[in-house]
Amino acid sequence: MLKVLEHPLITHKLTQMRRKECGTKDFRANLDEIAGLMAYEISRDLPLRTVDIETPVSPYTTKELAKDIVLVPILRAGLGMVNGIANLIPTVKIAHIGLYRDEETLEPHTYFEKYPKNVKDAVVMIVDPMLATGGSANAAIDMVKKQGAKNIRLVCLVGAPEGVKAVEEAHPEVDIYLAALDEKLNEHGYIVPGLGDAGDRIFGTK
Ligand SMILES: O=P(O)(O)OC[C@H]1O[C@H](OP(=O)(O)OP(=O)(O)O)[C@H](O)[C@@H]1O
Ligand SMILES: O=c1cc[nH]c(=O)[nH]1
Ligand SMILES: [Mg+2]
Repeated sequence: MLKVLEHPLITHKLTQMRRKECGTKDFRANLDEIAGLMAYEISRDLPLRTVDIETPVSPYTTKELAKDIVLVPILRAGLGMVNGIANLIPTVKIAHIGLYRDEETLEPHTYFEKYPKNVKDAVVMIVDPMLATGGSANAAIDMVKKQGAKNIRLVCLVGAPEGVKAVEEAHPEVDIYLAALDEKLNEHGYIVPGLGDAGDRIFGTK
């Protein structure tokens, strides 16, 4: 399933990020805020369990989140989406997957992996602002599957049709959430219109 989360606030904030004159501080702030707005939709179908509690007034049978949620940012740029989502989902645990895309071949290379204990039974949310060729997302999905993850969703800010297709073909059961589906990739594998290199814009490395 592909879901593009359309909302006027998401559209407005993404437009600010796309502007080439948007500086590092505003870029980070807008990404953080959009991730928070996306958290509501990406958590809509999380499983609940019944619990008996006591309010100050009476006993009450109610519900709370039933499963651990593991957020998996793909380093570096995925880090920019962590706080916005984690602030809203109280039970979240955070894994890290370090990948960089070779600028010539566009192939992803792994340089770091660290997981909490319960990946197998958790709802796993892989986050990365950019879904371009889909190579990095597919590599990250393969990595969490090796940890036993079964319930996986991919949450990106901007996607290219090529990347969506690649993930749908390799991992048809993974739900994909985007804030925008852009037009295409250019000859360098960058999303058009996109927003440039997300990692460099978040961390000021160019
Ligand atoms: O869909 P793909 O073609 O794999 O491209 C997308 C990947 O490229 C970017 O990371 P990059 O390699 O620039 O690393 P960085 O986050 O450290 O900048 C981006 O954050 C994704 O991880
Ligand atoms: O447009 C793109 C493609 C890959 N990675 C980015 O950061 N931006
Ligand atoms: Mg980058």
